[in-house]
Amino acid sequence: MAQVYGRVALIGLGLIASSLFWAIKRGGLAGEVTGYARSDETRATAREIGLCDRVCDTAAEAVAGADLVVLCVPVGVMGAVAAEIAPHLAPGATVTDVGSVKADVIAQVGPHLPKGVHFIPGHPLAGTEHSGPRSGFAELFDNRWCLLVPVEGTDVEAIARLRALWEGAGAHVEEMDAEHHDLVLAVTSHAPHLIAYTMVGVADDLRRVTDSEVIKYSAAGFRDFTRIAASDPTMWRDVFLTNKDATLEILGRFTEELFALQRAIRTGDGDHLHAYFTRTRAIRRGIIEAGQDTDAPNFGRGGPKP
Ligand SMILES: NC(=O)C1=CN([C@@H]2O[C@H](COP(=O)(O)OP(=O)(O)OC[C@H]3O[C@@H](n4cnc5c(N)ncnc54)[C@H](O)[C@@H]3O)[C@@H](O)[C@H]2O)C=CC1
Ligand SMILES: O=C(O)C(=O)Cc1ccc(O)cc1
Repeated sequence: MAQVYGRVALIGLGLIASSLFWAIKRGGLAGEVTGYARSDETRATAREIGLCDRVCDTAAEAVAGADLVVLCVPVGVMGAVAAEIAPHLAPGATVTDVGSVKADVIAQVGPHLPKGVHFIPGHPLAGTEHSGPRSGFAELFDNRWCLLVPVEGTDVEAIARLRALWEGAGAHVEEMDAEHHDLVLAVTSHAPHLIAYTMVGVADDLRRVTDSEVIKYSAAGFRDFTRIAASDPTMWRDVFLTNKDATLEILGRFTEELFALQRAIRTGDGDHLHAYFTRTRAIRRGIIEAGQDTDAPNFGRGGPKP
């Protein structure tokens, strides 16, 4: 695959940055990849495992001369990192991020960036419950969505180049505005994570059960909850604090529906429960029939367009 950028700088060397690095190497998508992480320990690990062509001791050094800078830090510190790198960015460079929340990140980062630098926020919809520099792998973005959230008036060539990088890394790219992104992600990712955290917390409160039966006999549902609830606490704290309005809106609706189902169980209203579950089953089947199940074997490979 052809090189897309001469030099790429990755700031924050965790799951997403390390996966992107390995995907860039797999595809030959950049001439050189520099990296910077705040902690000595992370930088030492990165050097040990060959993560990045050059690991730098400062963010300034990492971004100097970079054509693309990718902010891969928790969403709560995007603004502080942008302020740190801003004076050292090359004119004409593109700055992007991989944060799970977009409107708040745009508000944090945008004001720090000098004129002549293209800011194109992004979000790969791919991850795991693992974090840190050792957790990445080249295939993470294969057949997954990556959403780009360019602000109005952004240079179209800069967008096309960033799109080519993500496509080279295996992703399907789509553009979306920030508010819509944050609402969609509140429904599909942020609220579900909070529900998983809560469910695992509830099971833990019933300690007599967790110690033995819950783990031993847990079927897929609870196992998935425990996997999701093992995700990085800093990352998820920041997600909820920065996508507050959309998450609260969805959780409000969730609570109302949950109360209605609770009432149906208490009053023995089987028709209500059956009708509800029939509706939700049709949604899942609709996703599969529309070819939108990214786990399906033919997703993005000549099947229905993702
Ligand atoms: N984990 C996931 O499944 C996904 C995460 N994201 C987003 O990607 C971003 C990174 O997440 P992960 O790679 O999972 O996190 P991670 O916890 O694996 O890595 C974050 C890295 O940022 C570094 N860091 C933290 N504060 C810093 C600072 N002030 N300056 C420099 N480095 C700093 C940490 O030391 C660590 O190396 C987050 O914004 C997250 O919302 C997006 C998609 C999926
Ligand atoms: O591991 C999982 O199930 C995920 O949901 C991964 C994930 C986490 C955060 C994102 O912003 C995007 C994807």
